[in-house]
Amino acid sequence: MRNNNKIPKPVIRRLGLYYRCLNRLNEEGIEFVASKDLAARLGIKSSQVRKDLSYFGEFGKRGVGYNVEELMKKLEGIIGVDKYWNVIILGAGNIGAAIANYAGLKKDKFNIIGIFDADRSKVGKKIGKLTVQHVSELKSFVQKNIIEIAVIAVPETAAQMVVEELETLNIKGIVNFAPVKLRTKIPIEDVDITLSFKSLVFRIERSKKEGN
Ligand SMILES: NC(=O)c1ccc[n+]([C@@H]2O[C@H](COP(=O)([O-])OP(=O)(O)OC[C@H]3O[C@@H](n4cnc5c(N)ncnc54)[C@H](O)[C@@H]3O)[C@@H](O)[C@H]2O)c1
Repeated sequence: MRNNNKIPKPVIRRLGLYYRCLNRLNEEGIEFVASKDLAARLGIKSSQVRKDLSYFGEFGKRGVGYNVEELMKKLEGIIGVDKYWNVIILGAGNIGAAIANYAGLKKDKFNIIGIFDADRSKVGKKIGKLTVQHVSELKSFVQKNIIEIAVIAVPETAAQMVVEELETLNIKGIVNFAPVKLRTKIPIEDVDITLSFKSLVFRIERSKKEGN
């Protein structure tokens, strides 16, 4: 198995897709899957699937394909979802509330255990099972709980300040919804919805030019 640091980011992203797809197959009671079927479900080439998985050793058997449950377990270990991750959310607005209410995260072992806001009028409100806490409670909450991941769902103007606070609290990774490039040493994943729209528009325009 190669060093995980050398694995390209797109491969890591696809591992999450493989994992989700394998979960579905497992729920459907399917025991084995060929790389071409996995690829077809995800709309990618089967050579890509084989290449991606080869980063982590030999998984499949010629003619039989991959054992769904076995591959799922191995991917769990590689992606890091073989354990529960505690997550906090900064910003209890539209996005913060939507993330807190999203049951899919819990299913994938991302446990949202706290949501914080700077607006005192939101403090004490219930979002799902969580109660909004004031940001001044953040430090003591992080000290009392093992929290590795934070979601930034605050306005763009507040995001850099929030990330700096998260650095002091030793948070290990961030999912950032604010549409701004944040300066931080913490691994950060930006979720940029407008970027998806722009890239879609680019593809629509290109296919129009190609006459499809
Ligand atoms: N709503 C969307 O569809 C959408 C889509 C893509 C990206 N975004 C981005 O996500 C972020 C959140 O969007 P939203 O629609 O949820 O905004 P929102 O205004 O509904 O919520 C933001 C919340 O952050 C709180 N806040 C402000 N400063 C804070 C701080 N220092 N610490 C903690 N909380 C603080 C505010 O009180 C507010 O409750 C924004 O940066 C926005 O640009 C939103």
